Amino acid sequence: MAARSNARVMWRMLGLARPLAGWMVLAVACGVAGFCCATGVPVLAAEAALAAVGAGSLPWAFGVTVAVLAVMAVARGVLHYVEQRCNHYIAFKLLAHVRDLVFGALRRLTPAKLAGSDSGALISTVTADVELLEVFYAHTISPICIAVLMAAVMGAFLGGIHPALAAMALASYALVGIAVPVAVSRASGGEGRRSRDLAAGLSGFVLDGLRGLGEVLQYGAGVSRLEELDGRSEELVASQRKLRARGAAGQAATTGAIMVLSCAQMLMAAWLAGAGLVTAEGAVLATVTTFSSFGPFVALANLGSTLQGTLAAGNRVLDILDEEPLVAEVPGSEGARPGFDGIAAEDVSFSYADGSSADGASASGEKILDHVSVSVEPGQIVGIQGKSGSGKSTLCRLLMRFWDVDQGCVALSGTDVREVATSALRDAEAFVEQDTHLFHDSIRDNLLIARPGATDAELEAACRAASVHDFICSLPNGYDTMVGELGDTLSGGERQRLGLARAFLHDAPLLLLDEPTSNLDSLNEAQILKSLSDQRGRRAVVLISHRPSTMAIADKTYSMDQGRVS
Ligand SMILES: Nc1ncnc2c1ncn2[C@@H]1O[C@H](COP(=O)(O)OP(=O)(O)OP(=O)(O)O)[C@@H](O)[C@H]1O
Repeated sequence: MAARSNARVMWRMLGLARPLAGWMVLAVACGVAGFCCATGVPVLAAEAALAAVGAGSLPWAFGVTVAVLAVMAVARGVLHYVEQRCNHYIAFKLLAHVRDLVFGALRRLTPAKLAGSDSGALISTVTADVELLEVFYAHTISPICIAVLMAAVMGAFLGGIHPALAAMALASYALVGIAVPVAVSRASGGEGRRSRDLAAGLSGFVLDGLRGLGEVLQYGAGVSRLEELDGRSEELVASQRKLRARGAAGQAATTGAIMVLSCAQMLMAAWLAGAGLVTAEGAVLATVTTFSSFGPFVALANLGSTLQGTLAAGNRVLDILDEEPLVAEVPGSEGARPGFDGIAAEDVSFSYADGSSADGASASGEKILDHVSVSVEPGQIVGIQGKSGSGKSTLCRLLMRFWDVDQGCVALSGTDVREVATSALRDAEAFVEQDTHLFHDSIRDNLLIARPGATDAELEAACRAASVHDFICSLPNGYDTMVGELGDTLSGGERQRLGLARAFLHDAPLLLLDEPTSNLDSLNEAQILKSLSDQRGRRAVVLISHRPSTMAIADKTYSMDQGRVS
């Protein structure tokens, strides 16, 4: 995580809220007016009581004072409501904006980012951390502004009675609104972070267990995993209990401090009145004002326990927004598909450097490809074979420009892919990786993602070529069957064929197929190889496979061994 001071994080977060500054001013204005009413009611009531016993005077008739009191009491409620509405409007607008920014950043950073990061932590940043920012936008900014303005209003009012009363009140506000929350925040900061890490670890452990349920059952690891689950949840509960105890101690300290400080103000007012420096009426009003004016500073004090967590969440979100992509997107107009005149890797060397692997294993910069040269002519079927781990899939990822080469160049139709508009590159190539991801959507929509405007006839032709049309027709709702309903019932081969149909539908001039037949029986394999052969001359294909029967259709074959090609 990048090191940013808390002030810097707050400043950056505030910067995001600039377009909603008008709403923020309205929220703060309503908050200040609301607290003025809240303090004004007891002060005016005290004034009226003093006037009634002849110890003070009222600017209006008694009846008018009662009416003003009623209006202020109602206004307090209305103003508080408007303030909260504004704050939540700002917060939810901004959350949508921040989510948009985060997804935009992820789009720029992928696929290298997703291959190289802990996806559990990433999901928690995209969801929980962004949610936490609601606290910042709805319950942090305006309370701070309101507290500062209320301190000025109260200071001016009490200063009008006697400067010493104003000084005492301002010092009390600073103690309640700044010193107490900072102390609570310091005390709970480490535990807050620990608690969040424990919660993230626990959900990761549960998810991992669910995904690997088959293995857990098969190897009888259920009891030990349950024991670990118990241990982790007990640790989390203990940490949360500690946090709550600290929060409660903070609240008790705040309430206690308010009582002591208000009493001190009362004693000072009494002393000033005794010394003839203020009137008895002034002393009473100053005391009532002080007792009833701590609301905005209590709101500030309540931030103490959440502020560290909110700022840490903001920091993680900013980390994603600030991260430089490993592969910079090349802008360019979408739509027109450029001609395809072959693709070539020329003397390419590559390593997954910069700690881009999930476990940081490749941070050592181990060379995966070492001066590799391959070329694919239009319409040609090129086979790539080699031992597991020799770099075949990596080569395809470089042809797709998921990563940039360290040395040499990948050229599409003679142009370095680093200069080809990313959208044009994606249009020119279709890549079927070893695992096909199917979205929780209908089979039709899962396929149309490759070409949204495709007709039913084109869809069917692609599925026939991938030898999956008959299977789809046998499903209860044919092409409209939901993949989610099928759950895990789709076999590896069926998923693989759907992935191929998607790529055929994309109709790119270059197809990169990573082990496209590994899960297929010989009948389906033969059908797909026939489809690929039929397209020979119309579409170039890079075919990675360990199967001699699949490699037999290649026009030329490269062999990879330890990052070198022959
Ligand atoms: N995202 C990544 N970060 C770091 N290292 C990686 C990454 N992806 C692959 N590797 C490493 O690069 C090497 C080559 O992997 P690659 O998947 O290209 O091999 P392959 O020849 O396609 O293997 P297989 O036939 O088993 O699919 C392996 O040692 C692998 O661990």
